[in-house]
Amino acid sequence: MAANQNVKTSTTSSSIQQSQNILPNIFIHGPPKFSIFLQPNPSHNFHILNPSCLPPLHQFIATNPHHASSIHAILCTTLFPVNAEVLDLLPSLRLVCASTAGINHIDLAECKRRGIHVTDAGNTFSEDVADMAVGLLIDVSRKISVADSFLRRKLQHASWDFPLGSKLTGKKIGVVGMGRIGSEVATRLEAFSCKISYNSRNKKSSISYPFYSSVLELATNTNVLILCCALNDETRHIVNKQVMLALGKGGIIVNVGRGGLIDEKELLRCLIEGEIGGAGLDVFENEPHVPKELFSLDNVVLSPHAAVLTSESFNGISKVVEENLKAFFSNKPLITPVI
Ligand SMILES: O=CC(=O)O
Repeated sequence: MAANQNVKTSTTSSSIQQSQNILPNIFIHGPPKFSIFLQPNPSHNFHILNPSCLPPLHQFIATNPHHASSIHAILCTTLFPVNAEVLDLLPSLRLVCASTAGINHIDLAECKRRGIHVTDAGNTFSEDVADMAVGLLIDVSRKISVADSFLRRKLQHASWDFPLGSKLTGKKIGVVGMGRIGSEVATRLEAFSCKISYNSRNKKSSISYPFYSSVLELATNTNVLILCCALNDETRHIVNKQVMLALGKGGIIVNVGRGGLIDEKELLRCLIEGEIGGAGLDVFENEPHVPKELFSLDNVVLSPHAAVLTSESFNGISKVVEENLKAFFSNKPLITPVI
């Protein structure tokens, strides 16, 4: 790893804070509140260019062109792509630090080709995401959100009018992606006497649950699919019409991975026509867009990509980001390297 610690000079009168030191520059590439993950600190061996003002990167470079070659690392998040076009703006970039576990917004092949290192969130969010997956499953099965809105709307206790849910205990669960999050989900559902099986790129010798080499087979043999895998060319629309039909009318899909894992148009059709029983969705195919047809379905529980939104996860990722940057600019091994 060759951390670039070139001395740089800054002559702009831009409103963006100028760097007047010899530390490598970091650009925070994300939405307005994203800077909470990386606040300036005198112990840092790097300098944050835009700690409180997060202009879009292309706009920042357009108004501060001399900074194009002063940025040595970026902190990025989902919905803020790091593709060839972005990398072209930053000829001195050495490190892309993702604040997420899913890194489908980063063009890894292009980073590799340019010798740029990439880090992710590692294991930071696995427990929270697994908790959310189980929460969504319980909610869909036992209609907790529907019950809540039923009671609030009717303002009376009238449980005989309420539709029956479906028992979770003992269900056959298919986990898609038996990585860090998938195994946390499985551990939790064992406490409900669920029978776990899984699909993954490869069968894992350390895992004793039954393995299915295709998601279609997994769906055929289970009541519930929980999607915990990464989104890439191999997994895009891994849950298609055939898989949903195989899961069947009582089947439930929970997605805490990425929206693109499911053919969302088919999912909508299957939910509306009762081809599957229900869905718990934390992610959507074209975020931040959420298909409005979902809002009127009471066999669906929706969450705005919020599985990682806990104070513990936020503290955890701040630490991981900071440690990766510190390590990189001290020529030490990265904490959560991807490439
Ligand atoms: O979605 C959140 C993540 O990938 O960390």
